[in-house]
Amino acid sequence: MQLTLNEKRLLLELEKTGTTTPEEMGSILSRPAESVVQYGGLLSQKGLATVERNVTTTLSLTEEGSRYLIEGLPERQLYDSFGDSSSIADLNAHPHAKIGLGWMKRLGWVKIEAGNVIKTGDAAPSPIETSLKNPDAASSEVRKDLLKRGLVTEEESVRYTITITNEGKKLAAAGITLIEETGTLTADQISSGAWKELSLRRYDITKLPRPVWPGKIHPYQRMIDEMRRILLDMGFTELHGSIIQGAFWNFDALFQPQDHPAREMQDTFHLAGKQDLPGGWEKVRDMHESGGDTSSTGWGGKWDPEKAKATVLRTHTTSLSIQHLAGHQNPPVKAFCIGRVYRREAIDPTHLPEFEQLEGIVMDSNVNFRNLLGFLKEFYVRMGFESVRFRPGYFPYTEPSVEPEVYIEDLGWVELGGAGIFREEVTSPWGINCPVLAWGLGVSRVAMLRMGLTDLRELYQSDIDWVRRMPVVHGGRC
Ligand SMILES: N[C@@H](Cc1ccccc1)C(=O)O
Repeated sequence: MQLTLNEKRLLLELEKTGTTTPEEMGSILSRPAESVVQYGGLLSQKGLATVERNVTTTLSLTEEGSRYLIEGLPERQLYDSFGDSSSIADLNAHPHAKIGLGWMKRLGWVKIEAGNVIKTGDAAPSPIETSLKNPDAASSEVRKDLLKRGLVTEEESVRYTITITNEGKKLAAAGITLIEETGTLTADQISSGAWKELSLRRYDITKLPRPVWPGKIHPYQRMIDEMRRILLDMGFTELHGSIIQGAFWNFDALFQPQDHPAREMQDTFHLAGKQDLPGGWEKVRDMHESGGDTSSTGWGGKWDPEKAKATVLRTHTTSLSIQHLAGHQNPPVKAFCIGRVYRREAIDPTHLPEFEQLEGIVMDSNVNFRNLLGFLKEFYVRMGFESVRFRPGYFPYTEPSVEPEVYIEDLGWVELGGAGIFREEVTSPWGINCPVLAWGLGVSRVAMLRMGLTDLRELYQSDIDWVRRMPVVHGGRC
């Protein structure tokens, strides 16, 4: 049987004492107690010792608990502050009136009659009071009260005992020679050949080491970075913008009528501030009212500039796309934005009031619908979704409009966002004459699918074990 030097030393000591604790043995062997547990574990695998693990919980007083140990619990302080009886109104002046009165009643120290607190004459120390002196002796019920009142904290401690087995005794009695072992070779020992003379410590290479959890980027952030990388590789530039947007950019400039349901209170987070309209807003007004210089008839009716000055938390990143276009009327434009958007959704496993969108636009003189589908398909394939298809869709600002879907094993076709070609009503107020391909994709949806999550909330309030175990894989599936 092969034993390491440390196992041998532990076994020889155990032969003398029979049973030991890692702490005791640690000081004899000049090793940390933790290492002794490990050596004990190795001996037990070979049947030479047993390691027993005992978990005990100990209670210790919190700062508040220690204070009350000296000053008395609130109910005791309150009790001592008055004679045989007191009006509730007078007692209320005491700093501990609130908790104190409740407990005095519960313990039967006082009764309340006609607005007066009257002592019953029996105010023997309560179990909680006595337990403050020695919390570990408290019954499980009192323990619960102590914890609930924040008077104690619970601490788990693990204690090990290591005991030699008969087999171990036999081996020790047969004699064990202690030879210094080398665990790590130096460069000198290797080049001089001295290693040949050394007694090398054996390693069991089939044993997995204890896992280490180094700091790493959150899986969701990593996926967002991957999307950003893909779009930069495809020649797009990135846009950034405020999460607070004027209704003008979020809705009006996108030809969403002012009475559109999406603008109602229940769908959008409306803010108190107002935002001035940008230069050129009159063209947007004309477009809504009559279709401006185009063949469109617009929505008709009166367009209210005050409504457009309202501010909202952006409901989609399309508000940034149109703003960018308004300042860049000449082709080519190829831009994207990954950002958080806000909607008044009831929270459930697939809906949150804030989530991320990936927005993209391509403006050029000869781009067309087939190019749009090609861009989207290419993006999803690079994200690891092989099967992509498109369903007709509707958005007030695009024509034609589609909803891209990807195929997921066990789920079928899953819709992942919207896309289309901006309508003339959207582009012409800014003097844009070429087609603009546009899309807005749900990023958190993609993340859920890729990471196999069933609840969106897991992306934002991650379970630490899940975060630790998520592998770091570049360019492929997480
Ligand atoms: N803004 C749309 C997506 C979209 C963007 C651009 C063009 C068409 C659709 C949404 O939030 O769902």
